[in-house]
Amino acid sequence: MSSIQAVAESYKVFNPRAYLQNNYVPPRADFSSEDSVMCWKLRRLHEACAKGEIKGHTLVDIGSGPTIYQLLSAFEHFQEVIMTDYLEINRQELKMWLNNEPGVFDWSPYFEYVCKLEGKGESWKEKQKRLRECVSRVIPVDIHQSSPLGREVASGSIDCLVSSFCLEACSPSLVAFHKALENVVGLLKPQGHFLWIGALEESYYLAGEARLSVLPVTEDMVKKALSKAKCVVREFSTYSMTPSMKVGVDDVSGIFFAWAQKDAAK
Ligand SMILES: C[S@@+](CC[C@H](N)C(=O)[O-])C[C@H]1O[C@@H](n2cnc3c(N)ncnc32)[C@H](O)[C@@H]1O
Ligand SMILES: O=S(=O)(c1ccc2c(c1)CN[C@@H](CF)C2)N1CCSCC1
Repeated sequence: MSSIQAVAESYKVFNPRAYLQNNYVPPRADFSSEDSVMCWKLRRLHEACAKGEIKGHTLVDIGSGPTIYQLLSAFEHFQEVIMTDYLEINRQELKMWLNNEPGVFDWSPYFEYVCKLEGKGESWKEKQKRLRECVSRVIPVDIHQSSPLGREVASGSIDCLVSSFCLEACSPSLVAFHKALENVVGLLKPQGHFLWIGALEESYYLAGEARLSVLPVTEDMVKKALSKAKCVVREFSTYSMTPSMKVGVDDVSGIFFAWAQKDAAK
């Protein structure tokens, strides 16, 4: 079995509900303080999108998992959003949320916070309705394939990518991480935008019965990977976890936010 096959094997017991509970339910997902990591992530995404440069027709979220928070600012600037994940169980979770089925995860605190940041006085329910209308497809993705979305989405056709906690969480080596980034960036048009959130120096995380290995990456490793993938870094910032945030579901040390732009075609 190859190391990439071993990663795929480890994801077979990934539990979306346990993953959501570990990372996205208050109080660990804290909105009571502007200094919390969740507010920091959503503010970074809001501020990058508020500059007005990140816009176009199609936005693709790479490795969505069972979450939608990563799209709450960017989706407003695109006509079509495509969500993706490697696991059918995560794609099903997303489709249930998009269809507003009973028992789906409550993302309202996230919508409320982003509406507050946007300051338009819009109700969070209106924004939620628009996101549900904007997502056209939820499709399979494998970042270790040269065409990560297969025939569904052609290389070089996408205006903007979003990805959060995916590449480092399913790359068994730095070589695989670099190749996965090149595969993903290959989906972008020249000068297309990449909004990337990831874990710093994390080696594992839990999702129910699953214990997933993570490639521990540093800020410098991420920046070098972006440069190797011919992306220009527009913004790069990091957030350091406090000891109280380490509760055993992972060993993450910090979070990075990168806004990068693919080189113009040579
Ligand atoms: C830590 S979760 C990130 C979920 C979500 N984006 C977030 O911000 O919480 C990592 C995701 O990567 C997905 N994944 C695993 N192997 C993958 C692969 N080969 N290609 C793309 N995604 C993969 C998993 O199914 C999982 O949803
Ligand atoms: O937003 S987070 O920084 C976050 C959110 C998601 C994840 C991690 C961290 C780290 N492990 C990742 C596994 F890939 C998933 N956060 C961590 C502190 S409590 C609220 C959630």
